[in-house]
Amino acid sequence: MSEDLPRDDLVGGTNNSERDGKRPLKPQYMTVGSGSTSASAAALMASLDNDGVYDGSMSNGSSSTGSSRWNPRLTQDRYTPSSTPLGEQSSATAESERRILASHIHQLQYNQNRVALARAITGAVTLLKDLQQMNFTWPAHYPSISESSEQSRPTSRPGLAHTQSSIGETKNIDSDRPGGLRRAATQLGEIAESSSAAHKRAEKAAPEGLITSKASQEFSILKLDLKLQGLTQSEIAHSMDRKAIASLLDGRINQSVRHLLLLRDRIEDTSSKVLVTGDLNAGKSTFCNALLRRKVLPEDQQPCTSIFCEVLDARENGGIEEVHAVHKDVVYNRHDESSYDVYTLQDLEKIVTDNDKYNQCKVYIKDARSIDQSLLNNGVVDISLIDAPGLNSDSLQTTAVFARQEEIDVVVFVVSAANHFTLSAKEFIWNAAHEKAYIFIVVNGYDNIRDKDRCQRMILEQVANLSPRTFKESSELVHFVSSNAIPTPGLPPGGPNSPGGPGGSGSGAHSGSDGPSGHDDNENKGKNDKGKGKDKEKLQDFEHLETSLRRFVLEKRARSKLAPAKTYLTNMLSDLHYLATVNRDVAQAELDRAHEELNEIEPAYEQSKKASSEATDIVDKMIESASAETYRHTRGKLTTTIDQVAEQDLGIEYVGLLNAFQYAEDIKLALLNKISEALVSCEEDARQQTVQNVQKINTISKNHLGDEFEELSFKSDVMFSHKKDQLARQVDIPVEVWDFFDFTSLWDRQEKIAGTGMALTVASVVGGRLVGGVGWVDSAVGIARVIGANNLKQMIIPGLIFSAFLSTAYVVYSIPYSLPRRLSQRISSTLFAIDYVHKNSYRISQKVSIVLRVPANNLRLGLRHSVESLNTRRTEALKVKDESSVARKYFANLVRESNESKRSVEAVDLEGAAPGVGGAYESGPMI
Ligand SMILES: Nc1nc2c(ncn2[C@@H]2O[C@H](COP(=O)(O)OP(=O)(O)OP(=O)(O)O)[C@@H](O)[C@H]2O)c(=O)[nH]1
Repeated sequence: MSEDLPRDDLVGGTNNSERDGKRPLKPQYMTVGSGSTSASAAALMASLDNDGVYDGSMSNGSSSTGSSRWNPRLTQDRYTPSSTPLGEQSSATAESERRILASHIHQLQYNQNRVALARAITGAVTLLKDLQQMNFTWPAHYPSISESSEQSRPTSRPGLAHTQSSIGETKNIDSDRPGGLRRAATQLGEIAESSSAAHKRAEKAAPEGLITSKASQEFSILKLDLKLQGLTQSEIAHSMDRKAIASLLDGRINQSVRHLLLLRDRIEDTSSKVLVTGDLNAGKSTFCNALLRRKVLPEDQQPCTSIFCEVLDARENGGIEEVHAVHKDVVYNRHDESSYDVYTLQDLEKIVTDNDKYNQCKVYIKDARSIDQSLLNNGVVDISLIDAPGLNSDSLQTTAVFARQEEIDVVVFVVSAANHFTLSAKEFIWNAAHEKAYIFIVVNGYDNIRDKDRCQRMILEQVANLSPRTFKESSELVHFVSSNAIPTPGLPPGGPNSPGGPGGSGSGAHSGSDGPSGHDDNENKGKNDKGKGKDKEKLQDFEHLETSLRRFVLEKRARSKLAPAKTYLTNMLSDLHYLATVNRDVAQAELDRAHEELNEIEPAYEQSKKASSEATDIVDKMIESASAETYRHTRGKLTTTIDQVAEQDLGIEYVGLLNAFQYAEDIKLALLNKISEALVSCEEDARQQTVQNVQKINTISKNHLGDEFEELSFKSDVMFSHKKDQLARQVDIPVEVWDFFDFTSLWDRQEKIAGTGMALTVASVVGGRLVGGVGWVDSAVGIARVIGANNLKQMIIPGLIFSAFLSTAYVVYSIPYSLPRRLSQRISSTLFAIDYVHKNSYRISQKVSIVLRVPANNLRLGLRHSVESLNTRRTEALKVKDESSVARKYFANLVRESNESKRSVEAVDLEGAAPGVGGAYESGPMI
């Protein structure tokens, strides 16, 4: 089909094929009648009407007046005849059909692209929201920009266009926009380094995630505004923690989602808005009126337009001409009268020039010109014309003009031929050019210029600097006109709907009731032929402008409306793809690191656990055995000492019976001292043993803990402390008389010598013999037999007295031998009664155990700490492993999905012309 139809201007009213004498191939359907619209064309139009494509846009005014909404059926393929028999139709009818058909195809193509982009936007929003979720659980790494990019950032016009359109954002992004290719891996703050040094550092930093060697690539949409005075981006990125950057990214994602949704709304809005802007008094209102061929908007030499006036086709308002002045801070809804006040067209001047109640108004007017000529009533799409306040009227209004950029499809910039581009004009075009590669420039007031060639040259030079693409197509996009030379009939005094009102003037220069100039038409009346010729020239220039503008608006609508979405999506998906690639790699690196770390930690952890329990066991056993050994040793030594203490040389001299008691006391103390000494000696042994064991534990600790080991100070001398007379106080046994008589030992001796237990009996019989010693008893028995019984009876009493004397003498004599034994026995039984040996053995062994537990506990704590720290590292590594594994999968998917999505967006061809629709600027990309 596209090959069948010539690529000429089919909408703008100029049939190049005819002009060239070639006959275009006709579609294969019959056309009947010779009216302005053929029946088949009408049928086609009707079907299109049903589809809602040309909703409210047809010339017969019978179409629906509702807002144009997208109908899914539009994208369905349907039969379109490839050629049409010529029949007997007039060339005018054929031309009309061809135009309509071309429009139809154009519209279909437009709708296909629009649906593809809307779907891509929905997909991109889902991707962004998923990324937001992931960014929440796994803070995304953000590659910071390279130094070279900062350095090379252009101070002039950026190379990469973007479509972030709110004013604040526009400015930020503009100033941050990268200039071109950057040297990879050269980070901020490293400008003085050699590139290899910089590269090494960047590579080293890469695993940390914030800076990667791929940082040469730039973000355009998801760029974070990391700016702090005196700090480079890289420094800021390093100084901020990953979570802070992730939260900045989260904010940026939110902005992007919002912008994408706005773009979707915009592409789904089938109408097109044309913003007419320019400097104060440049003739914007006059130009709009000239386009409408009606003096609708107020013109004045004084600055007059203070609010936005949107001129729409009255069919969108039920065919009624009126003004809806929209209340400030209210969203306009035609069906909600509380959102606006209704005025007549005559009131417009008052509303526009002086008001603080409204900031925009909707002007519904009828345009009765044919669809070939009218811009509003063009037969293809609903167009509205927005007359904006002068850019330099005040800063607030300029901001407002910027803010409206998002809903604008085409910008017509009116510049005064006399004043050229002012600063505010340049600033506006500069910024608008990011989103709209082409700007339609109207150089107005050309009639005022004497040296027209010079004016053209100068203006075009400025355009070349401001918008090179527009300059390239300047024959189509830059027009030198005199808007006031176009006849614009004034409003009828009786109101907009009264007879003699709008319409009917056509395109003739002098057909309007007001003459060629809307203001002082009388001045022009009666001018000579030369003057008339000039007016005709002006009109032709203006008609040429109109043709170009129609073409620009209608044919390039696809670009102007869809290109921002396509550009934004492409940039956003590129950013997403880049971010996903970086994060996939970072996640992979983290995963590898976690694996490596786990491979290292796991055996160390197990080893540490084993070593810890082994060392603890060894030390516990050591303490147990040291304690037991101490107990055994102490008990043995004390028992022996107590048992044998009487046998020792106590060093106390016996000085006689008179001092026997003192002697006994001294002996007692000496005995106790000996026992105490033995105890102290046991303690000393225990101390020595403890010192050795502490050293052993410290050696084990050092071996296990290495540098972590902190030796505790150990003061062995404070282990045991006693009061000297402690035992004497404990064993308080008073010396008794019986302590001096050691009957037990006497008895023992007798038994030893005579082998009988009758020692005392013998002593009583032969008392005298006792003096001589125990051996004498036997002799005495023998003597008794010799002497006879009677003699013995007489000797008994004196004998007994003598024996007693001898016994006493013997006892007194044996005190130094018997007293220590007797006292030691008593001490021993007292000590036994108080469980002295066990208690002290236990005390000393416990002390050993307690003292040894201090370094043992130190070792245990150190081991536990080292096991725990390994375990913490292990748990952390496991967590990182799990999280980065999930992140890697997610980002790998995102890499794929963003790439696929980007490719499908790139495949949306906004450049190619629809079949049969020619255009002047097909060659270059839109943005
Ligand atoms: N000589 C000449 N005068 C013009 C032309 N176009 C507009 N004017 C005059 O310039 C003055 C300003 O025109 P407007 O259309 O009100 O200008 P504007 O840009 O809409 O003004 P504001 O909305 O207030 O910024 C009026 O007196 C117009 O008659 C032109 O092409 N040639």
